[in-house]
Amino acid sequence: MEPMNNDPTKICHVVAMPYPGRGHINPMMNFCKLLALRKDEILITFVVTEEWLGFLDSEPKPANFRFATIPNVIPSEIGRAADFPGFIKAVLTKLEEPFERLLDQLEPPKPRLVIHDTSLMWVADVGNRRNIPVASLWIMPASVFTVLYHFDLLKQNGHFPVDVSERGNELVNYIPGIPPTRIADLPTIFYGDGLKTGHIACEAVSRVSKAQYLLFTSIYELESQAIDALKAAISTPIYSIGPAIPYFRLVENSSDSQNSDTSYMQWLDSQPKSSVLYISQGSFLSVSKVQMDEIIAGVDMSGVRFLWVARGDASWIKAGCGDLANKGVVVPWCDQLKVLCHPSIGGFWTHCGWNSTKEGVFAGTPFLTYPICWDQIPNSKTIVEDWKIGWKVRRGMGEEEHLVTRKEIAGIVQRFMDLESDEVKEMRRRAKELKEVCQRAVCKGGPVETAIDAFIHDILQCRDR
Ligand SMILES: O=c1ccn([C@@H]2O[C@H](COP(=O)(O)OP(=O)(O)O[C@H]3O[C@H](CO)[C@@H](O)[C@H](O)[C@H]3O)[C@@H](O)[C@H]2O)c(=O)[nH]1
Repeated sequence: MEPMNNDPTKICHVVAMPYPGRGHINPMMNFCKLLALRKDEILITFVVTEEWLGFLDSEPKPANFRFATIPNVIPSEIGRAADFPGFIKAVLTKLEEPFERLLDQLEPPKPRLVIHDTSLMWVADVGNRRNIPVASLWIMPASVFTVLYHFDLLKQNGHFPVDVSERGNELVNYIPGIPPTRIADLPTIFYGDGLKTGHIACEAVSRVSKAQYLLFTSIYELESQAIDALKAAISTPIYSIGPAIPYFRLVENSSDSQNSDTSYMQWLDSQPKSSVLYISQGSFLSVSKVQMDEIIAGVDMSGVRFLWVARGDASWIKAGCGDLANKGVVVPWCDQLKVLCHPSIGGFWTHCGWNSTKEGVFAGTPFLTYPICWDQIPNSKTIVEDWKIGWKVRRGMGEEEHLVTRKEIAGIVQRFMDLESDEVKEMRRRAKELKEVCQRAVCKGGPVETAIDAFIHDILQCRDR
């Protein structure tokens, strides 16, 4: 980091407005911290609701990164999944006015850039009205952006609207930069319940032309075809700013990673190499109670060691898995990337949120995929079919929708964690290869740093004009 700059005229004040959800706030916060660490003349004001500040207050942050709050004008984070369309409506209609009020009240210097989650379309309008340049940050894969961007092609090819239970196996092979993909592997916004909110995602993507910069939370090398195709189609400058996971914190903490500070890390320290399955179904939506009972019983029957992140379900899992003393630990929350990078972790059971996907790839962990909705379905397909570093537990939506039984789960978990199996060895070798791609991308002077520096250069130039 450069020496602290005390000249206020040199400060480039950046206001960041994330979508209020864990999977969205984390990557935007990680990116903003990287900006602040990279250039001390950048001052970040990161805007969250008062409720979210309570969740984030203890976050370590650079001196030139600060939080600002707006009132709790949207439904609480706790239980928001109960009415997802209602939550989205509130996020799109209730936040703009307090955000504008906050902008009016912010201490100088005047903001020079607003970074917003692409889904918060109204932020771009605020920036445009106030003549503040806008950077749109897309926090799902670039490939998902591409599919939404080319939504019209689905219509033209008779693939929207579609009954996925009948035509889920038909191939979509005409979207630039996207390998042939079954309809059932598209983001769920094109069918079923997803239709209630899908049009909003398509609209958000179509309005990206209002932004002066478009940022992908991707490693270019992992999504090069989709990103290149978008660069050819969109005139807004595009930057692949890397995985936006907290890898920079791993380096900071490397001295304490040996003497682990929490009981679950101590437990991991005492387990054999690659023997533990890390299980996390994400921060927000859950599977049905019946299915959850099968998962708990199946993991228990497998006899495999596990570290399980369970929000409300901890006592349920503990009861279902009997005596945990030797085989597992259940925690309400953990430092996920640090856990995934622990040598005792041998696999990652995930719902395939984009952040979890990138964290698992970065750590070189093979995956068992159990996607629930949205981009998680194509992410599962990418992990299993394109990268070949995982197996599907839940096969997908539409015609393959069925309860996965405890017996099936026990079998797949056992086979997946069998380090002697040739198939598993090959999958682990591939996972290690992709880990190296990621680590090369984020190393000093690598493509991620270069892309972030290019973005910083461009926003500072714009300021200087
Ligand atoms: O014990 C835990 C569990 C999770 N996490 C973190 O929480 C985040 C979870 O993000 P993600 O894996 O993307 O899951 P969701 O929160 O479910 O993400 C939502 O947002 C993502 C980005 O748009 C989408 O890809 C997902 O489909 C959507 O559900 C990650 O950074 C994890 O490291 C922890 O730190 N500790």
